[in-house]
Amino acid sequence: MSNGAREGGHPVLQMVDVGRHFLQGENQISILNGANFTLDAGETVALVAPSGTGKSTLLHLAGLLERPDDGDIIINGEACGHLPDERRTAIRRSEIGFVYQFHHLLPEFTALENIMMPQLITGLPKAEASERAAQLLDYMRIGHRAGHRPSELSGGEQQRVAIARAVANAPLILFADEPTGNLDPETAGYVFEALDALVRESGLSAVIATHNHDLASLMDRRVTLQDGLVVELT
Ligand SMILES: Nc1ncnc2c1ncn2[C@@H]1O[C@H](COP(=O)(O)OP(=O)(O)OP(=O)(O)O)[C@@H](O)[C@H]1O
Repeated sequence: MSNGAREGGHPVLQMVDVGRHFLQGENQISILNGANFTLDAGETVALVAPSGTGKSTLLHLAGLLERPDDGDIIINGEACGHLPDERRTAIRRSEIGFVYQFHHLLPEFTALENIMMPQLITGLPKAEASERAAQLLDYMRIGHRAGHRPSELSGGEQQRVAIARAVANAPLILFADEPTGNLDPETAGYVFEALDALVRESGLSAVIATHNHDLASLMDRRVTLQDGLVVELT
């Protein structure tokens, strides 16, 4: 599952003085306010913070799904905050994988096809995309479910397909927003462990938001959000 040319040590993500502010009624609330965060190549970080403090906001900014109001997001040395949409999309497709709390799989396609999709979008031939998708399904121990649609899969299986899809293009960074938040504790445990193993064997860097402290303890570092800042947990 190696993704080849990814070396350890240098920062793959830098959030520099990032601000994100929302209007709620008459008031402006600052969810992030001068937040700084660095993720090194090959490093895994758990983002553990109470509901509503801004975990999704941070992941959406870092994953180039939204733009910061202040500061910048630097992916592998390239400042992305003010890039045109097309360049941000290209970086997102090649460098970033995203897993959501609810799988967000395409309902009309099989597990295999869902994992092939991001590869086909980047121009990989169908046979290669299919082979990689099958390998990932085997790795996640659901090879026998390749031909099933999402509605025919259990919650744990759906999330394993979503994880496989997120890493299909061998991204530099994987972001996961409560990837096991919708699963019972036992299923959450094995899905999280499968995610952790895949990330480590691929040499990926990852930021994973979770409420679960046991699962967070599997990561290299833990951070939280406090008063609009990213704070290290000891
Ligand atoms: N587009 C928006 N407009 C206004 N307020 C927003 C917007 N997006 C997020 N917020 C607010 O920002 C705060 C943080 O939201 P966010 O979804 O990032 O929190 P979270 O920590 O991921 O929560 P949860 O664990 O419940 O998913 C919330 O109060 C939310 O209502």
